Amino acid sequence: MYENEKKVSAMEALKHVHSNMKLGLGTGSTTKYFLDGLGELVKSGKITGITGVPTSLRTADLAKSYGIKIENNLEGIEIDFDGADEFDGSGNLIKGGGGALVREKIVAYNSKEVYIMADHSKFSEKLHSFPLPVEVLPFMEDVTKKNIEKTGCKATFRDGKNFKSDNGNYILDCRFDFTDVALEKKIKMIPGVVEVGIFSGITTKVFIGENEKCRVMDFQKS
Ligand SMILES: O=C[C@H](O)[C@H](O)[C@H](O)COP(=O)(O)O
Repeated sequence: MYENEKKVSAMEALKHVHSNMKLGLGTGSTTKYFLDGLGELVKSGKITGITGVPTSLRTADLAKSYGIKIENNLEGIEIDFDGADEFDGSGNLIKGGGGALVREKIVAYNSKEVYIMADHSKFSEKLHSFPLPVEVLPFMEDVTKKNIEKTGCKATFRDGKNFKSDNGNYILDCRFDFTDVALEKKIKMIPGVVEVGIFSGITTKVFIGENEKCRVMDFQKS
């Protein structure tokens, strides 16, 4: 869906990359357009000296296939480039549709700038349409699920517990009527919860594909 808009947003974001930068590399289909574009620039020698910190095993593999140097070291990341499942007008995000939320949040938190690329359909006035992904430890996970549901949602194990993240954990998709960003801290307090897919106060730009054009929203990292 909206593949061209994903590509348009990724190509606009890519304009901010120049030689010798250290980048956070997100996960997902929109980020793949970014990585494909970056890969072409690296392969052709138009951009050199890029180091990437990947947010998933599949992103690491893709980046390596393009000859991009990979490093698991968070120091000095200038810009993290990633996608989102939903975003609002304040730059708050829901992430984790691909199950990479833990590593994505670590990399985003430790990057100077966080640039999000998305097609226009991901925008909501209030976060509500995408079920909130929550990563939980595979230990007494049914109890963790019940405790999360007490915060006001219906939770489902992704793919009936057949899906495991790169960290070997389960993902619960939690359907709230409205995903208040205050839920991030509330859910994170529940024992067994590894990470919550609410990214708040972390985004510095959102590149939004709108037909053939890209609109950019700017925010301050808090
Ligand atoms: O875990 C996956 C990530 O949070 C993705 O960035 C998010 O799901 C958006 O992916 P896509 O660009 O494929 O819609």
